[in-house]
Amino acid sequence: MTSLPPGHPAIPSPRIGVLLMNLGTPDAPDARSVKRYLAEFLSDRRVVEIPQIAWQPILRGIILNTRPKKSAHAYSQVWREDGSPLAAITKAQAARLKDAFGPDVLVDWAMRYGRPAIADRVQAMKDAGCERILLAPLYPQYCAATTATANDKAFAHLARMRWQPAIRTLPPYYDDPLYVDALKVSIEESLARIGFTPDALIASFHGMPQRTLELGDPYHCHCRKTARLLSEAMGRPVEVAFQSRFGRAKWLEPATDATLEAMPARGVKRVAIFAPGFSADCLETLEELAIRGRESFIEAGGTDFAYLPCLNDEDGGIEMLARILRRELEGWVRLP
Ligand SMILES: C=CC1=C(C)c2cc3[nH]c(cc4nc(cc5[nH]c(cc1n2)c(C)c5CCC(=O)O)C(CCC(=O)O)=C4C)c(C)c3C=C
Ligand SMILES: [Fe+2]
Ligand SMILES: [Fe+2]
Repeated sequence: MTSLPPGHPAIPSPRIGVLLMNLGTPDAPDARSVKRYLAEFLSDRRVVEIPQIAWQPILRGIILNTRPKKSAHAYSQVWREDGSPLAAITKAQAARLKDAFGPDVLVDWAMRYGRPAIADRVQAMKDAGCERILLAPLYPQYCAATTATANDKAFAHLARMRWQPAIRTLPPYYDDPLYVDALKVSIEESLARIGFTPDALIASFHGMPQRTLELGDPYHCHCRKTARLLSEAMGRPVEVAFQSRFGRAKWLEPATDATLEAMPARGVKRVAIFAPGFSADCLETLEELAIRGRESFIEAGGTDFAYLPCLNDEDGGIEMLARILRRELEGWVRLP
C-alpha cells in the first residue's frame, strides 16, 4: 500500500481480473450437443483455413452429419460426474488460483467454444469493477488456432465497450523453466507409480496442418523446444509425436498413432506417453491416448503402456501457473 496523508480516504485498489481461457467442450456427451460445439469450433477461420465458401458445404453437408455421433461416443467414455473433464479441470484450476492470489484478484475461466463464453466472462469481470484484465490462454505452445483465437474472442467483445478495461495477455510459456520443471516433476512422480520401466517416453502434442507451419505459425517449434528442454531436464530421451489428425490435409508428423503402432516391431515394448501441450486432461488425452493409444500399442505387440496425466489442478501445475500469472500481474497489484 502507498502511504496516504493523514485523514485522506483510502483509495480502493482497482480490481484485477485473471481470465483463464481454454478450448471448449460440448455441454453433454450426446450427438446434438457435440454437433453444436463442432459447428462453432470448425467454423472458426483460425482453425480451418480453407475459404468458407468451399469449407461450409463440406462442414454442414458431411462432417456435422457424421462426426457428432462418433465423437459423442468418445466423449461418453471420459465424461465425469461433474461434466466434461476439460471444463471440470479448468474450473478447478480457477478455484485454486483464486486462493493463490487473494481478494484483490478475481479469477474466472471461460471457453473459446461453448460455455462459459469468453464474452460473458469478460463482461462479468467488467461489471464486477475490474479495470485491468489479464487474459490467459492456457496453451503453453502458441498456435493461432488456439491462443490467438481465444484472445481474438475477448478483443471482439472489448471492441463493443465504450469504457474498456486495460488488457494484458499471457505469453506462451513453452520454454519457461517453471513449466519445464513442473512437467519434469509431474512425469517423474507418475513414472514412479506405474510399476514398470518404459523403453521410451513419448511427448504427444496436438497436431495441426503442415501448411500452418509453412505459413509461419511457431507452434511446431514451440512443441519441439518444450520436448528438448524436458529431455535435457530429465536426462533421458523424449520422443515427439503429433496426435488428433483431422481432415485430409497433411498434418505434422510423426503421428502419435503410427508411432505407437510401429514401436513394438522396433523392440520398444514398454512405453509411457504424456501430453505436455494440454494444461488439462480432455477428450484428446483420456480417450485418444489413454484408451485408443493403449489398444493400438498392445495390439501391435507392446506389453506395457502408461498414460501419464497432464498438470491439471495438481499442486505442481497450480504453483507453476500462479507464478507465471503473477509475473504478468506485476505493477498492477501487490500480491500476498
Ligand atoms: C492444445 C492445442 C490444440 C491445437 C493446436 C488444436 C488444433 C486443432 N484441433 C482441431 C480439431 C479438433 N480438436 C478437437 C478437440 C480438442 N482440441 C484441443 C486442443 C488443440 N487443438 C483440445 C484441448 C480438445 C479437446 C476438447 C474436449 O472437449 O475435451 C476436436 C473435437 C473432438 C472431436 O470431434 O474429435 C476437433 C474436431 C483442428 C482442425 C485443429 C487445427 C489447427
Ligand atoms: Fe484440437
Ligand atoms: Fe519447427
